[in-house]
Formats: sequence, structure tokens, C-alpha cells
Amino acid sequence: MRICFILNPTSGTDRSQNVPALIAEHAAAAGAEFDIMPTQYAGHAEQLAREAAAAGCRVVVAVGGDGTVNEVARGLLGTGAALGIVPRGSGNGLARHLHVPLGLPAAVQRACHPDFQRIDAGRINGHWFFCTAGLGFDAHVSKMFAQAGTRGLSTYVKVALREYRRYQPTAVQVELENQALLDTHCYVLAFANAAQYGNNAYIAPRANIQDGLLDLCLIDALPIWRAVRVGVGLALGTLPTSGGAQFHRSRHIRVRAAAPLGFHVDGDYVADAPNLRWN
Ligand SMILES: Nc1ncnc2c1ncn2[C@@H]1O[C@H](COP(=O)(O)OP(=O)(O)OP(=O)(O)O)[C@@H](O)[C@H]1O
Repeated sequence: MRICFILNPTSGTDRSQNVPALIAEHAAAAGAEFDIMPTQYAGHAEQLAREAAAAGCRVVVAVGGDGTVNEVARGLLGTGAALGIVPRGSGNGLARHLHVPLGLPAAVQRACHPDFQRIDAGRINGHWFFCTAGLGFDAHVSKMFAQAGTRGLSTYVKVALREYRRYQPTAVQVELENQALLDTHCYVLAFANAAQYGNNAYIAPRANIQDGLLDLCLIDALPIWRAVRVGVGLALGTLPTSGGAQFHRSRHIRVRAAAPLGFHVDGDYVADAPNLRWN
């Protein structure tokens, strides 16, 4: 079985290791036939993944964080090749959800001897996601984070605290299957295919990646007392019971807003769009 590792050299914050050499060492030790292809620009991993699948690779491994996983997985949709992950990002939400080992040697070993399982894919306005997507404050923070110049959890937390004081939520209507229309303020509207954003921040601890449904976490306002409670709930995985957030589950979700809203897809800010549909 031939395996292709697609490596984003810009993922994560640790530049101290020679990652291609380490992958080669551990893949060879696992007895795999393999290729290692570094990306050259944002978006390149999707094309490389599609080409690897067309060339007969049965497993195509994203070496990076959730953004790289998203691109590789997008490229594999409809090809029959399986996605593997060697987590090298700063959040690694999908890898953590799927219990992929976070250490490189064990992750490479697992990619070379895979257990296959099916996972759901979500879509927002035509953009695929595999872990989480959302709009509101977290989308706004992902936009500002991308402009911050540095990456990593501490930068993310700094940006989130700074933007917390500035962010104004928008009024939206949310339409779910078989439920009354919700008129709400979109402070956070998170669409979870997997349970966490990354870094073990559990936005939807009960999300099941194989149930064909999205878990919607809705927070309509975030005064400081609730922000603290939500922060604790994210860290402990208790958001559904600790108060401050509503949860729903649906296959399709439609969101209407008077003004265009930005959204994020697996942590990367995409675009502003007036009317969004999730499925
Ligand atoms: N060669 C490259 N040069 C610049 N950007 C790249 C390159 N290859 C991929 N990218 C972009 O880098 C972005 C960030 O990568 P990724 O999400 O893997 O790392 P991360 O942000 O550190 O991890 P996480 O999303 O888990 O926090 C991706 O959205 C991808 O489009």
C-alpha cells in the first residue's frame, strides 16, 4: 500500500525538527512505500492530495493542523483514498477528536497501519469542513488571528481577549430541521462535526462525527460572568450542562442575517456571505 504524506511546513510553532527526515525514518521502519510532498502555498495541499489519490495512493496523510487536514480531506472527497493525519498544527482538533497520537513517530506508525473509519463532512455555502465551522465571535477571532503575525495558543488567547471588548453580535434567524425558527443574537454559532475546536477546547462535547448530523452550539450574549463560565465549560467539556449555551442537532441549518457575516471553516476565516446554509 503506497502512502503519501502531504506536509505543510508552516503549520504549528515548532520549527526545530527536520520533519520530512523524521517521517521518512518512521515510515521506512513501518515498512511502508511512501512519498513526502511539501506544500508550496496555501491551498496547495488540496491539489497534491487529489493528484496522489489519482496516482493510486490509498492513504493520503495531512501533516499539519486543521487547515491542512481540511485541504487534504477536500482533495480526497470522492476519490476512494483515505485521509490520515500526522498532527503538526497548533490546535489539531480533528486529530484529537479521532484519538490520533499527537507524537510524530506514533502518528506515522498509525498512518502506515491504518484502521479505516468513515467520518462526516460538513459544508457551509459550498465550503467543506471536517472538524468545526462557525460564525460570530469565533469567526471574528479567526480573522484577527490570521492577521496577528504569530501563531499558537497564547496568540489566540491574546487576540480573543482583545476582541472580546470590541465585538458586537449580529441579529440572526436560525432555521433547523423540525424545529421552530430561532430569533437570536449570534455571539457564537458553532457548527460541530467533531467535539472540539482544538487544544481540547470542547465546543460540542457530545458531537458524533459519524451520525450524519451537526451539533449547533449557540451563545446569544457573552457578558463577562458568562464568558468565564463558557471558558471553564470549554476546558472541562461541560458546556452543555454548565449553562450559557444552547445546543441543537440537525442535518441542515439555515442562518439568515440582515448584513453579511464572516465565518470560519476548521479555524480558517473564509469570507463574508449574506445567507448561510450548513449541511
Ligand atoms: N507552504 C505554505 N505556505 C503558506 N501557507 C501554507 C502553506 N501550506 C499550507 N498553508 C496554509 O497554512 C494554513 C495553516 O495551517 P494549519 O491549519 O495546518 O496549521 P495551524 O494553524 O498551525 O494548525 P491548527 O489549524 O490546528 O491550529 C492553512 O490554512 C494552509 O492553507
